[in-house]
Formats: sequence, structure tokens, C-alpha cells
Amino acid sequence: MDAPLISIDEPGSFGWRVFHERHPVMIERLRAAHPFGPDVRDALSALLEETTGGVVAALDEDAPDHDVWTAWTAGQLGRPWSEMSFLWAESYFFRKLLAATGYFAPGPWRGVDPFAPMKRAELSSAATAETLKALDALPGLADADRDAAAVAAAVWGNQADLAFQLSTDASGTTSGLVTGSPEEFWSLFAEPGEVHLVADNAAGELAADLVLIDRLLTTGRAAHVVLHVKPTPYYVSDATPTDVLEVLHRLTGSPGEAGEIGRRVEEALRDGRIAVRAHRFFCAPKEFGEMPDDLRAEFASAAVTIFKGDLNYRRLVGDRHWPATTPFADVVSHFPGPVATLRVLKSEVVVGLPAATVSSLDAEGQAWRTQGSHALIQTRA
Ligand SMILES: O=P(O)(O)OC[C@H]1O[C@](O)(CO)[C@@H](O)[C@@H]1O
Repeated sequence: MDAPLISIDEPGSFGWRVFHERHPVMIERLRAAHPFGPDVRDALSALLEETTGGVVAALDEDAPDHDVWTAWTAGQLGRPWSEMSFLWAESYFFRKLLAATGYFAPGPWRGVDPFAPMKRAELSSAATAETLKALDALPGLADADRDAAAVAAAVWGNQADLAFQLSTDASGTTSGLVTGSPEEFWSLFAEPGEVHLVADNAAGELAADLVLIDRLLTTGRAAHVVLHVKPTPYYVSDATPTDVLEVLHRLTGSPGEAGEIGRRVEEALRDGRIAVRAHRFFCAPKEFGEMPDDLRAEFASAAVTIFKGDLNYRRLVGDRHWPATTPFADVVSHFPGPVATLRVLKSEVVVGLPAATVSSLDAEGQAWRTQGSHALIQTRA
């Protein structure tokens, strides 16, 4: 039995606050970052108005992806946004945000990633430089420690998410894993096969993901890696193919181990051991249980698929009010192969926790599900 979907209608709830508090701040930042003319500025205001108090309106007839969105919006057009689920609403919001900035229309903003200035700032920040410098310690570590470090960096790299940093929930602190371990993650890998990594954010998180991919290839756990990213800008900092190149250049332009890793990843891209894909379903307002057959077939042939980040977690397990003790294996039974998820908790949904863990986290009186201070590793062989 599915649990009820998480919604955005209740004032003060997490989903409601994303729409009513976070999105206005995000739109202000976009206006400050770009010299948008009155048409774009008006379209952004209209989007805020529509999504916080209006009804769901269709995309323009001439939108390049009009047909696919006609299917994805079936049954929702003309209904109040407040009746939409959090997952559906947020995804359509970001699609409409791109349209409002002129991303799909002829003109100066066509194809311009409105979030690029934020992503670039993170990639060139002192914090990212420090993280890349810390990679110099890796070659001196024992194999098991190096494995653990690569996974820990990929998990906690998910804390650096630009949409989330706009949140009043963001605590900026780092507590432990609420479940799972690096050993559990690595135990999924046996014979070298094709590993798929469904990426989340660009910049620092993607750099950590490339370090993990390099570890998978250099230790022979993966013969090939498929890196899945978003086809278009999404959720502020989600990685697109352009971001993969930006991060790769940042690595190859760095001294020390970061540069070495960058060059190995570059070589693997050249010889086909790493492939980058950007399936349109990664920007769909749908759970992964509803993925199309071609994507399902790809995952079915993978030795292991790794899902990064909070949004991928919501789509994998279902963005629903599951009891937190619901077994992870039950909610991912739709997925056609071995799967691992590495995620910092930034929204309400969580499954697979022991009852004792839930009660002790609840007893601390913190917003542990949403403040980005806790993380998890979950696997299903
Ligand atoms: O980048 P991530 O880890 O997918 O996080 C994005 C998450 O942030 C949020 O905007 C809320 O914190 C969610 O809507 C989304 O799940």
C-alpha cells in the first residue's frame, strides 16, 4: 500500500515553505544575477503568483517539449497548485521557471543556464579549493580507508546544494549517518560490470562523484560507468552535461591528486569507459517507479546503480509520508537491479530506519529530516 503523497497545501509545512518562502528568494537572486528585461521580470512575477495562489497553466504551444509535458500534466491543468503533490509541483515549477527566463525562446536568453553564476561561484570558491586540496591525502591512505573516504565525500558533497542553502531549515552542521556505512556500499560490488551513477548537484558534489567514479574504475569494481545528469537546468544546482565539463576542467586545472583524478576521468571519457547521458525523464515530475521502458532497460542491465541526493531519493522511494521504519527494500521493489542511495536528508521523506533511531532523533527536538545535518547510505542487492 502506498503512503499519502507529500503536499504543498498546508501553511507552514515543509513543501509549502519551499513555495512560499524559498522560491521568492530564489527568484530575487536570479533577478540580481542577470540583467533581465521587463518581459522576463514580469514572467517571473507571474510564475510566483501562479504557483502560490493560482491554477496550473499549460506550457506555450510552441515549447519544444510541449508534447511530453502534455502527458506529464494530464489531469492537473486548471487545478489549483495547492492541490498538487510536492514532487510534481516542484518539478513543473522549475520547467516553468526556465520558460520564464527565456531559455526555450528565440532571443538573448535562449539556452542560458540561469543558475550558472551560482554554480560557477561555488566551483571557484575557497571551500571547493580546500576540498580539492584535501584529495592529496588519498594516495597515502590504506585501500579500505580510501574506499571509505571516497564514499563519505560523495555522501556529504550532497550537503552543498544551492537550492537548499536558501532554506531556513539549513543548519550547516554535519552529524552522522542515520543508517548504512561505506562497507555496506562497497559490498554491492562484485565482478567488474557497468555501474550507473545518477548525479545530483554540480560543482563540489559532482567533483566528489567523479572521485568516486575514478575509484570504481581504478579498483576494477566497474568496467564502465554511465553518469546520468539532467538535460536542462533544474533545482538550481543540478548537474547538466555542461557542468560535467566545467567540473572536469576545474579538476584537470588543479595541482596534485585532484589534477591526477581529472586526467584519469578525462581519459576514461575519451576511451568510452565513462559515458554521460541526460535522459529527459530526469526532469520529469514523476517517481522512478514510472520510468519509461528505455531507461528501465538501462538500469536493468547495470551491475549497480547509485542514486545521489535528496531529490533522487524522493523519486526512488516515493515522495510520501512513509513510516520511517518502512523497509527500504519494500519501497524500491520496482527498481530493476542492485541499487545504492547516498543522500543528505533535506526533505521529509525517509525510510529504512530502526525504530530506536527514529525515537532518539525525534527526542533531540531538531528538524533532523530537513535541516541537512544527517545523511544515509542505503542499498538493495
Ligand atoms: O540537491 P538535492 O539533494 O536533490 O536536494 C534538493 C532538495 O532540496 C529541496 O529543494 C528541499 O530541501 C527539495 O525539494 C529537494 O529534494
